[in-house]
Amino acid sequence: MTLEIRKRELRLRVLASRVSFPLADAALIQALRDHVDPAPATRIGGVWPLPGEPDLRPLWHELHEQGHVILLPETMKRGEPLRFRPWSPGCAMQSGRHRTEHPAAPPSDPPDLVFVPMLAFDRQGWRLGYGGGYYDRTLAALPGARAVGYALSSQQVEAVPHGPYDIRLPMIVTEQGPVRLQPEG
Ligand SMILES: Nc1nc2c(c(=O)[nH]1)N(C=O)[C@@H](CNc1ccc(C(=O)N[C@@H](CCC(=O)O)C(=O)O)cc1)CN2
Ligand SMILES: Nc1ncnc2c1ncn2[C@@H]1O[C@H](COP(=O)(O)OP(=O)(O)OP(=O)(O)O)[C@@H](O)[C@H]1O
Repeated sequence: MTLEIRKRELRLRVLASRVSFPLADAALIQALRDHVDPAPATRIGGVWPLPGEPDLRPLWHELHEQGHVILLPETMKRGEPLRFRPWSPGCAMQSGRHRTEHPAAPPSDPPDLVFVPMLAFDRQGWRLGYGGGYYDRTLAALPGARAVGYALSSQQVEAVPHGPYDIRLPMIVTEQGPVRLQPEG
């Protein structure tokens, strides 16, 4: 099977079994508060939740209140990295590609800390997303940025198929805390 087909199969499997519930989101936010020190980042890349994803919006409010600049991605054409736009509580949002939403404010400088949504992840830090390759391209273009993947622990799988463009996440946090990532064996 080709890599793309293996990824597609895993994507369908995890989407079919995905569960979301607010208590788990609250625990995930608490784990991120406890284990991710935003300093010295000033510009933080968040994400506006898609249906079924953990909703971290309370965290964006909190970090904004603490004085960080919160940026949310605009989903560009396939093949292009994400472009980040500044968000503030209550700001106007626009509908974008694939049911995503982004702030109406013009694009600005990129983030130095990026929270990365995931459909599935494994113990080695490999991540599966919706299949646009957006975060791989975005992180490749921001080599100095810190990336933190987040998901519920139920989204962990034995092994995420990966190829030359996939970027391993150096840190993954679930509602159970930071995942102890193992070096690739
Ligand atoms: N909340 C959120 N925003 C995000 C992402 C994400 O994973 N979560 N992305 C992470 O990269 C980017 C958007 N990436 C996407 C890439 C492809 C599709 C896509 O093909 N969607 C299918 C339906 C998939 C389904 O729900 O079954 C479609 O529109 O037909 C969606 C999002 C940027 N913004
Ligand atoms: N830096 C890159 N340069 C060229 N192609 C890339 C790059 N990153 C990813 N791709 C390609 O984009 C396609 C989609 O990638 P992949 O299936 O890994 O997406 P994903 O990580 O699940 O999605 P997303 O990040 O949007 O949530 C693949 O064909 C992959 O090879």
